[in-house]
Amino acid sequence: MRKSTLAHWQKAVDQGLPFVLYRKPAQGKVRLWQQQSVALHTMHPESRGFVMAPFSPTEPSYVFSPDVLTDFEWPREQRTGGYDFSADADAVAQNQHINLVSQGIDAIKKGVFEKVVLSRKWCTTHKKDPLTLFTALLDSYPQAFCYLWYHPKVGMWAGASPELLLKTKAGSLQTMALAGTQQVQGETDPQWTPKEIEEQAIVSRYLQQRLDPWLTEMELDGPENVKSGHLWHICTHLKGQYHRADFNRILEQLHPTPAVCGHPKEKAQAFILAHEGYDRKFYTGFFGELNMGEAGADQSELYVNLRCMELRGQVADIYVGGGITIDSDPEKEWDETVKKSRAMGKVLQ
Ligand SMILES: C=C(O[C@H]1C=CC=C(C(=O)O)[C@@H]1O)C(=O)O
Repeated sequence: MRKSTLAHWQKAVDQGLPFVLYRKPAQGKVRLWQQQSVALHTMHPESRGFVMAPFSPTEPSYVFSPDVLTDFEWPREQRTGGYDFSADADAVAQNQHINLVSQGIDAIKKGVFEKVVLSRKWCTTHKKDPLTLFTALLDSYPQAFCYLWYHPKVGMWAGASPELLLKTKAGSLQTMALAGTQQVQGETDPQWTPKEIEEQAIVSRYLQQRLDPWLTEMELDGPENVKSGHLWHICTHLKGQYHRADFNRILEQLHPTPAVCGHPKEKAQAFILAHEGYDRKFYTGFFGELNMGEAGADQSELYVNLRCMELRGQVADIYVGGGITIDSDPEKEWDETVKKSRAMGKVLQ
């Protein structure tokens, strides 16, 4: 069954037209979404389709129109073998990241912001074709939103995001505050440090504050431990009732959250754009279904673009980052990005 499905997907890839393949968290179904022209539609307030939005507020967000949607059953196969922690140990990249994190901590100490999320790009080569890579993501990350996205004028991206940005349906809204990272160690539960607890609490408080004017019946669930591949995170779920007319303003309030940018947002974002020294492109942007209910009715499901890579032929740019607070240790922050990059690198082997 997997063989005939893969043959179908391969035809879509070979057509060279825009497409996205994706599976929502904990589902057994993969959707193939094809656009029948190479038109590049930018997002506007009434857009309906599959959106791909960048981190930078000055870059365009693209929307695929839902020309052809096909759903496929994709039974899960357990992936064997552990994670290979042998690559991505570049001393130059390590020094650069440690310097960047140290600058971030200095800015926090000076009171410029409370938290900033700093990242880097690991450029590696591989021999996998995009579909084999996508199926490795599906099998390795059953609880994540796994995708393979392509537009001939923009490029190809793949990833497995653990983080919901915004889910709306019939007047109800859900989001999550996700932060803090530890590697899974056998069956033991993670023990969080005060730094990690505070790092996640900043995200949770921010979401509550930003959503408070727009939501009624706000409910919080958590914090709880959630697993994504071989990593643990801390997560608080938030939900409430909202007015459909406020959707775009709420999205503006949330993105980018302190889980991927910092707090206060504007100061952290300015620091990132000035100091990271590379273009995040779609990493820490968001993607997913926008206004997909009947006749464009209220039904959206958007995820933060984390644990992702840009595929440029046999080259993969893997994007990784971590939340910096006053208690951060630059060496440990480097190690965290290495753990994240190797988890992604594993699916390329
Ligand atoms: C920015 C990333 O993760 C965010 C989401 C979860 C945990 C994070 C952390 O522990 O720092 C980050 O806030 C990334 O994986 O590139």
